[in-house]
Amino acid sequence: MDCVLQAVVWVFRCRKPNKTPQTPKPVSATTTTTTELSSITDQSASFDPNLKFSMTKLRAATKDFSPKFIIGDGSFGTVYKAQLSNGVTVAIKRLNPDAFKGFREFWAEMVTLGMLHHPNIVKILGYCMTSSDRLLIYEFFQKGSLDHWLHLERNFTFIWGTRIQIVKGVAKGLSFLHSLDKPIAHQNIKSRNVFLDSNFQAHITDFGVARGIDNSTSYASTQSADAMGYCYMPPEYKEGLTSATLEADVYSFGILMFEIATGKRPNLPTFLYGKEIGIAEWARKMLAQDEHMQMLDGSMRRDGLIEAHVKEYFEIARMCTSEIRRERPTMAKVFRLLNSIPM
Ligand SMILES: Nc1ncnc2c1ncn2[C@@H]1O[C@H](COP(=O)(O)OP(=O)(O)OP(=O)(O)O)[C@@H](O)[C@H]1O
Repeated sequence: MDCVLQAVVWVFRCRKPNKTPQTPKPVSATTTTTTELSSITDQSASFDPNLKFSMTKLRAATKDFSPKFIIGDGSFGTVYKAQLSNGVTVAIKRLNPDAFKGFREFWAEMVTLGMLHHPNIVKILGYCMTSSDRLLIYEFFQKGSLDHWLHLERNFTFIWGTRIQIVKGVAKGLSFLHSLDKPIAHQNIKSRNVFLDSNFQAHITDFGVARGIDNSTSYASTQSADAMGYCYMPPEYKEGLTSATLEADVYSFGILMFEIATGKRPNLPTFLYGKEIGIAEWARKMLAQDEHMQMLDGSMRRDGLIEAHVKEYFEIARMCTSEIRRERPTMAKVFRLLNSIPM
């Protein structure tokens, strides 16, 4: 059976309601060619037994993909908000049909996310494919991305407790991915890939470059470091490592922890004594001088904040961003350590 057919059979198996998957088995999206993917036409499936999708229904819900319904743009497609006829609101990612990367990521996202069920991982509800269109349908998050709330929302700042809640949610989701029988490296942890629900609970999204990790070697043979934001990328990738590893996710998570507590954008330069440095180096230097309280987001309220908790938080982030890959803690350990910090 060729790999495309295998994948389709597998995806349809996964559609059985209430079936809890044992181990995700993402098919090799990297070896599936554009031509193979283009040859799959007119299919749709729902991963939720209560929802049915078809291209006709989704076209109707978005008034034929009218720009009025666009809520965002990503590197491989446009995202629409739509209300289905049963009242459920969904986000529809419509892939750019010209982009090879789009086809590959469509496949990877569908097979990986379609079988993961965890409260801190975005739910994919289904997909639709025709000869000219590829659509992925997700649960809709009213609050959108963490990046938006940290950096773009004027007159808003998270309190410490909410920051801790978000960090714990991401840690729990990542720890789940890493502890599967065949662990999954997300490969693109960043604030844009964390969505927030109405209670500010975190949900990890964007599995387009996620990879299954071979337990015997502890890495996958391919990765897409180019998709990972440079500032979230561990030093070993910058030095040329080309394997996907769980430790790379831990590093990106550590950068995300710094971003959440400091409110600094990791992609913008940080200055220390007039010198421009990256956020990880800045944090290491500040922590070495015991300046953890000065690192906190200046716009955050300080009442009730306990210094020991702040110190512990930054210590965990520092361990995650160790330059030495093997010295980084596992996500399971990170989650345990974070649990000693109250929200
Ligand atoms: N499920 C969703 N609920 C609410 N908003 C969403 C949802 N999915 C996407 N969006 C919106 O669409 C935007 C684009 O999402 P998308 O995942 O395509 O790209 P991205 O992750 O922001 O960028 P890139 O793909 O380049 O990493 C998001 O920033 C968000 O504002």
